[in-house]
Formats: sequence, structure tokens, C-alpha cells
Amino acid sequence: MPNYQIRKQRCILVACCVVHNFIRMQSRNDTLFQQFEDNDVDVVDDESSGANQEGKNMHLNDDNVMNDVRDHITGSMWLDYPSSSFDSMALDKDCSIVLELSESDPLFDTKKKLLQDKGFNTRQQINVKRSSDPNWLSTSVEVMLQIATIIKSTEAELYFGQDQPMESYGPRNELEALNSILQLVEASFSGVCQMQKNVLQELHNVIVDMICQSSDKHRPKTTIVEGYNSAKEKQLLQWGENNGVKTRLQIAYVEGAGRGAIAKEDLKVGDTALEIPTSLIISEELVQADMYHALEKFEGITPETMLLLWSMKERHNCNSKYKMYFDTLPEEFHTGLSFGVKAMMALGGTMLLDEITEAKEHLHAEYDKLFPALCNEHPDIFAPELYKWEQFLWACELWYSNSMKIKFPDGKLRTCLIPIAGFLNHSLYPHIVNYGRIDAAANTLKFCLSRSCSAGQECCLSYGDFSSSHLVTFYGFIPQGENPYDVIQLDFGSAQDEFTDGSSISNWSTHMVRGTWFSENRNIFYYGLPSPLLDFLRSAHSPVLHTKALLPENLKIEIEILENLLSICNDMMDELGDPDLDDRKSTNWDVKLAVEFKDIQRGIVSSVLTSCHCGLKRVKHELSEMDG
Ligand SMILES: C[S@@+](CC[C@H](N)C(=O)[O-])C[C@H]1O[C@@H](n2cnc3c(N)ncnc32)[C@H](O)[C@@H]1O
Repeated sequence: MPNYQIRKQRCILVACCVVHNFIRMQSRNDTLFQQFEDNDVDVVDDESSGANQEGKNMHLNDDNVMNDVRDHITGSMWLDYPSSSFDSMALDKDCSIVLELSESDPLFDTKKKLLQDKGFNTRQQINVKRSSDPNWLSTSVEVMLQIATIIKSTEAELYFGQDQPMESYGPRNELEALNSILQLVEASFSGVCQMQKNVLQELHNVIVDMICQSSDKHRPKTTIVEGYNSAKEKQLLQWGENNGVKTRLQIAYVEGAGRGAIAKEDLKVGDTALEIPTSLIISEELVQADMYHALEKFEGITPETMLLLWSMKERHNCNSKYKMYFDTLPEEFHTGLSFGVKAMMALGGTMLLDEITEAKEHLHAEYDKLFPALCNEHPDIFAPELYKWEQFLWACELWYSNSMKIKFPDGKLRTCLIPIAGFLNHSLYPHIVNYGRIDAAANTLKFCLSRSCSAGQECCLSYGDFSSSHLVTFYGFIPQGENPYDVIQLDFGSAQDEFTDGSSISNWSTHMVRGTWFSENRNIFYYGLPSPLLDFLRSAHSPVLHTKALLPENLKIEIEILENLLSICNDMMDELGDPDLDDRKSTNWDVKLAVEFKDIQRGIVSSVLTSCHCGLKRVKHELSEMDG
């Protein structure tokens, strides 16, 4: 078990006759993702699990600075591996495509149920054959997309996607699903007859068109700041190119996001925007023998912690191979871990306050385990002036906000810093979603486009399916646009174990809400609210099987559960309080971020309140019609 666990969110006791006198409500943003991503890593590579790595895997070891707050809260930083779910997707001889849900998928049961509900099997063959139907190709792709969307979905996407159109799974999911099908089609070209090749080519074109259409819907505005002096960044690019980096990106200053990578030319789906030789990647191999031997005595110390301590020293080494890289790094990182008192106060009423507080406490405790012991025992290796708390925090912020987990050809996952790739910013509508695997043949790390990027446009990655609270804590920003991963988790305590509803697609162990603007189904029995939550509340009300028939007894239950949810959300709103005008006027980066975060939380809760009110109105109206 990880050594760092976020304390559960403060509880609000909600008077509720429905669930045995009370429901304990907690809201927490990140637990879900921690669970999911940790699983994701295990699925990608069993060999890389801590058990098989003799204490060298940062995910599963106990005493690790970087294993750390971020991982223990929500998994990795830029973790973005192609999921194993599609490993068995294959094109058979008859030119039909087989999509298969991997049994090792951590959400196998939930996805299987959902696939079956939609009339698919976990191994589904789709015939791609010409027919008299003029839409034969797009129809096939639509079917594949439906299956791929489910296979590629995260827990939150499944939770909120139930009883919603497939588009509600979000743009990242859609992009990943389409690209997965595309990769399969591309991989199938060799060894097939010309007729099949023609079909595959047409299929390829249809998928690329769909990706382009989806991209046109989601074009976030980025403003490039003119006149930005990027001498250091240019030098780093030059150094990279001299050492084998191939790039079709240049560095510019992007309003609100610092430096970013801009396409130098039009880039198409599948193009490689950036290619970094493995020899330039900063990974655990760089920790010198003397430092390694001094550190290995610390029980459970991981390669990631060693590397972090290495980077604290290396940044001051004038002869470092990575001097140009270190020179481009900021003197200060503005992540949640550096929030001052005012910003923390501005976060009052949110879970983020607790999360950042605990993250800081954890880092302090980790620092105290290592220092001053290391400086006293090995002053030649750990010069005290390089290992002060502030420098340690700087290094933690560097690794949290700039590292990537990379899978190497030996099958191991390593946490790395990647010069130049470190300029890529995150987007909810990313251009690059699959990265993180060294191409063994080329011995490089490639960043290939999952959607096109025009010359002059910023090219962005997906760092992961992160909530704003995670992004604020470890990266220090809130992304542009509506973040579908901004969820508020509701913990109903023991009531949750007691009232699981067998009729839902899965017995969800956690319940949550997010902005109801993402939802399209506002009918009675749905209200724009997540079905698993409503089903849970209904079962808690009475354990009999509930139907969605418009009957007075059902509508009375609807009124009770909506009033119950209203009460929970009203309490949450009270906790958040009114916006503080002084905070709003503040020009401090951290207070501004805290205010923005709190506004997002208010927006989510307020949307749920509105949905409950509208739902209640409709149900009461329907009931009065029946009575009349
Ligand atoms: C890997 S670095 C990307 C390069 C960074 N912009 C720079 O100037 O060095 C990650 C950091 O970039 C910033 N960043 C990334 N994506 C962002 C976004 N969508 N909006 C605002 N800031 C972003 C955050 O400060 C984050 O900690």
C-alpha cells in the first residue's frame, strides 16, 4: 500500500430520512483517478510492478518522495500509455475488424455489461465490406467507435456516460478511440490483397475525416505572445538537434501557459511532431555510483527519489551534459505546493485545501527523513547548501510538473525528464494522446499526432485525465475549457455498501457529481444527473427493484431522492461560502488560482442544484397531472 493517503474529505452530515437517518457526504476529487491509473500501470506492464522490481518501482514502494504525493493522489504525471485494451484488436482475413475488451482491463466487468447492454460482445467482429448502402463505411466506423469508446473509457467516463449519448464520453476519449481504430487499420495494410487494401484505405480516410470534424468542434484559443526572447530555449533546441532530436515544433510564449510548442508547419494525423533520442532522456541510469551507494542504505528508497536528489545537484553542475536543459527551467515553480497562506485561506471549504496541506506535510516528512542525515554523513556528495528545503521543494515541483513515465524496450517504466518535450503544454483537446513508449527500432521517443495541428498553432499533449484539483496541486494551472474530469466525489459511508443496486451497470463503489452541463439527458428519471448516483439513492430509499415507469409511487420516490440531493448540495454550497471580494482583487498568482478553482467548484454544485430544482418541478408537475 502507498504510504501517502489523502485524508478523506470533511464530512457533512445531511439530515435524511431516506438512508437510515443520515447520509455521510464527502466530496473528494481525486481518489477515483488514483485507483484507476495505478491499475492502468499494472495493466500496461506486469513486470514493472513493485513486486517484480525489487523496490525500484515508484508506484508501489512505500518510501518514495515522488511515489509520492502525486502518485499516491492520482497516479502519474504524464502517464499516457496506449491501453492494453486494444491489444487483441485485429483484422481478420475476411476484412472484418475484431475489437476485443481485454480481460485484464481493471474495469472489465463494467465495460462488459455496458457493451452487452448495447448489443455487443467483449470480442466483437465488424464486417467491413462494400454494400449497396452508400453509408456502409461510416456506418461500420460508427459501430467501431461505439465499442472503442467503451473500451477506452475511464471510470468517470463510464459513470457519467451511462444513459447518455456516446459523445458525452468527451473529446479525449473520442480522439483516443478513433486513433485506436486508425492504428489497427494501418497495422493491417501489410499482407492483405489489393481489394482489402482499398477497403482499408477508404476506412482510413473516413476515420481521419471524423478526427478532423471532431477537431473543428474543439479548437481552444491560444494566443502567442509576440516578442518573447527565447534565446535559452533556442539554444536548447539547437543542442537537441545537434544530438539527434528531430522537431517540427518551435518554442514560443503562450498567454497563460508559459512556454509552449508551436507547429512550424501543418502537421497531419500520424505525423511525428517531435522525436527525442533515448540518449537525451534523463532517467535513473544517471545517478552516479557514489550517490547511489550512499542512498541505497535508506530502506525502500526508490530510483525516482534518487533521481530527484541527483537533479538537485546536477542543476548546479556547470559541466553537466544537461546544463542547457537546466538553464531553461524556471527559478520558481508555481504549483499548489507553493501556495502561500492567503491562497490556502481562499481555498477554504474545498477539498483542495486538505489535499495541498497533506501533500506539503508529506513532502516535509520525506525531507526530514533524508536531511540533514545525508548531508552529515556524506557532505562530499550532499553539500548542505544544495539540499535545503526550498531546493528540495523546487525539485519536487520540477518532477511533478515536468516528468513523464516512459516505458523502455526492456519493459520497465521509468520516470524521466525529457528535454524539449518538456515544453509541451496540456490541453483538454490534445493533439498528442499516445506517447510514453520508446520506439525500440529507432531508439527514440516519438510524439505523434492524434489530430492535425496547423502551422502556428500550439501543439498540446494530454498529461492525463486530471481534475483541476490535481492540476493545481502538481502543475499549478487550470486548463482552458470545461474539464469533464472535474468531479466531486460523494461518500455515503456504510450506506453505500448496504444499498448497492444490481440493476445498474455495476455496483459502483464511489459516487460523484460533475457539472450537469455535460449531460444531455434531462428527462424525468435522469435530470442531467448521473444514473448510478440516482439508482443508488433509489435503492437506498427502498431496496425493491425500481422501474422507470411514470407511476405515482415512482414519482414520489423521485421527489424524495431529488430533495435529498438538494440538501446535500446546499450544504456543500454553504461550505464553499460566498466569493471573497478581496481575494478576487488579488494579483497574487496563487490567490487567483485558488479563486478560480473555487469558482469551478461552485459552478459544479450550482449546476447540480439547478438540475435538482428543474427535475423536482417536472416531477411535481407530472404528479399533479396524474392526480388531476
Ligand atoms: C511540462 S511544463 C510545460 C512547459 C511550461 N509551459 C514552461 O514554460 O516550461 C508544465 C507546466 O506548464 C504549464 N502548463 C501546461 N499546460 C498548461 C495549460 N493548459 N494552461 C496553463 N499552464 C499550463 C504549467 O505551469 C505546468 O506546470
